[in-house]
Amino acid sequence: MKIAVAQINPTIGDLVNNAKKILAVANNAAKKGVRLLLTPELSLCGYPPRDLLLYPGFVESMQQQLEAIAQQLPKGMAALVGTVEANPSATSKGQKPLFNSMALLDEGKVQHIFHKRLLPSYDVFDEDRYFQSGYETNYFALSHQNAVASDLDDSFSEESSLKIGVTICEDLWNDEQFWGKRNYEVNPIEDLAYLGVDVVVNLSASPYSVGKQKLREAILHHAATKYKLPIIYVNQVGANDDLIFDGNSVVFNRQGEIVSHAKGFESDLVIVEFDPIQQNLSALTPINKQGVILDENEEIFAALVLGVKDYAHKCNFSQVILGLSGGIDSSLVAAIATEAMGADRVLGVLMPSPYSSDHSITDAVALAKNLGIRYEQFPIQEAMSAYDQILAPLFTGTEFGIAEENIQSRIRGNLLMAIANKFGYLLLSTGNKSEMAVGYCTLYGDMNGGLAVIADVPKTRVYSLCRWLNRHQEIIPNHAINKPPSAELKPGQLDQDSLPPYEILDDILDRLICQHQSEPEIIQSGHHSEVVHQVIKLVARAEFKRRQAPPGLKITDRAFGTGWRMPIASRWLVN
Ligand SMILES: Nc1ncnc2c1ncn2[C@@H]1O[C@H](COP(=O)(O)OP(=O)(O)OC[C@H]2O[C@@H]([n+]3cccc(C(=O)O)c3)[C@H](O)[C@@H]2O)[C@@H](O)[C@H]1O
Ligand SMILES: Nc1ncnc2c1ncn2[C@@H]1O[C@H](COP(=O)(O)OP(=O)(O)OP(=O)(O)O)[C@@H](O)[C@H]1O
Ligand SMILES: NC(=O)CC[C@H](N)C(=O)O
Repeated sequence: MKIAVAQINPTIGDLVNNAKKILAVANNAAKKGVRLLLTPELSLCGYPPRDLLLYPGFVESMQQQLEAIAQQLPKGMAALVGTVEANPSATSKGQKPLFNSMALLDEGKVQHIFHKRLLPSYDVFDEDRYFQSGYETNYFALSHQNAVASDLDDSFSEESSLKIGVTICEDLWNDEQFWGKRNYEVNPIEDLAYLGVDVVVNLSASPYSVGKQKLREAILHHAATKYKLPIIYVNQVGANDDLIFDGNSVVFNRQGEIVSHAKGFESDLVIVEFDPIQQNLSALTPINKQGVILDENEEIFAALVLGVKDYAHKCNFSQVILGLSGGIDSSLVAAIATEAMGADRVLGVLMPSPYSSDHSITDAVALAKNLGIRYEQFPIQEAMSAYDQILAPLFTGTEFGIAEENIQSRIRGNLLMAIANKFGYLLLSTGNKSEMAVGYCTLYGDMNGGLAVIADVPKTRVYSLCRWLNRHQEIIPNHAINKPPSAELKPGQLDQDSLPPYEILDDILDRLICQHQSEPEIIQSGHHSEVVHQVIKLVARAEFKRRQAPPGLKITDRAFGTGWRMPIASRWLVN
């Protein structure tokens, strides 16, 4: 029996077109004789649909689209399609209104609805807000003719049918042996193994972070070998706002070996076959090497490219704009944007001030030429003088300081938004994670933008990405990489005058933000106490800026985005 993994890229809430995507893949798979099509978690509405789920009309439309898919599936093909189902007990028992579900479609109808059992509500996930946990072990028997779900005792005895256990994403993430603790009361895979299914499918929407695929494959390998069960893991691909879904769907046989691997960061269709004699899965398509990305920089770059591409596409932008300072942050963002949009759809704007170095222009021009993107130059001195004159009645007699310095950044941010607004471009902001953490950025200045492309990329990683980009030829001008970083807001200014060296800063930030270490713990790891105290203070104080920042693409386990919920007016991290 042939089973297809439909690694699709849905747009959140675009039910009609998502349904069309599912049917298009189904028709493709039908040509290869596929009996069962597997789609990712919530494939009909895309993951995460967030508060769209609060609209009853949204849930009703999903029901209609689901039935339409069931009717239009190619003859002889069954499918598992991710959807939601209303919880009939919701009002009476104070339960959550919906189930996160998988619909089994066969013979023109919705045959059965399975409910996700383990609901993640940590980091970026918020499933307890909408969903009730499913109570039942999810499985069905699929014969060459039809699918029979639930109460399967009779069909399970039929030799010719394949017994398939259904799990939805988090359902797989609770093995006591693997984690060294129990994350939830139940273990859906264990329940399925106990029932004697032939194959387990895991239909996921698992967002990307560095190293996540290795973790997923370790979990899958553990489950396959522990229960001697083949597992088909289907992941969503595509970016939705801050979250990037990398695909990388993968199929394990019962020996825990990978038999098939879908592409990373692209839609894909993979077909496997279950052999009833061997009781095992094998691949019809060879293992796709594109799915096996080894280099972390290559992986992060691909993720960010997909993040920009899908954000622009799904928000209907065909062109992007950014300020080019000749520094590495804007250079890296320009390189990502060029790969995502195509060189002719990226506009770089150079806006030198009297404090700008000559190399800020020469490096920015060299970058634009290397990338083949269009660039414009608008010196900002006149605008600065105009600001000075207007503000003179209030500012005269005061000392020149940060407010005056920041005017340059605010003029640039305004000009960029004016151009973006005039031509319908998307403004990309260029702040990195280290700067966003300590507030080394100007609100309503360089923080302006629609998408913060590298907001989750620490500065040390910005360097390694630039060096990786230059591995074959110079794309980011080497001078930009080698010069000391500077905001160039006053003569001779260097980042390192205000901040510790980035290697030190990034280590402290990682301990504080990702590992939740306390001030004494960070000091104990070898950092200077004054530096640690200063950094923590800066991080706490900059919360107001981050709350107003554009959405940033997530690539680490803990990003300043939907998974970071810090109070602004607070006293705990520092007094
Ligand atoms: N809790 C709070 N809630 C709401 N608003 C709050 C606030 N705390 C301060 N504010 C307001 O925000 C202002 C301070 O923020 P803001 O105006 O952004 O400016 P500020 O943080 O004072 O200065 C920006 C810093 O970033 C550096 N910079 C700027 C641009 C680019 C780069 C770079 O290298 O990329 C670095 C620059 O050299 C300077 O050190 C306060 O004066 C106050 O008006
Ligand atoms: N002279 C300039 N011309 C155009 N844009 C600028 C200029 N200076 C700053 N910007 C914009 O503001 C952002 C923040 O710039 P700044 O140079 O202050 O900090 P940075 O973090 O060192 O960034 P970069 O490495 O890109 O220089 C830049 O990435 C760029 O988009
Ligand atoms: N959608 C989900 O259930 C995702 C949760 C899961 N632990 C993951 O990140 O892969």
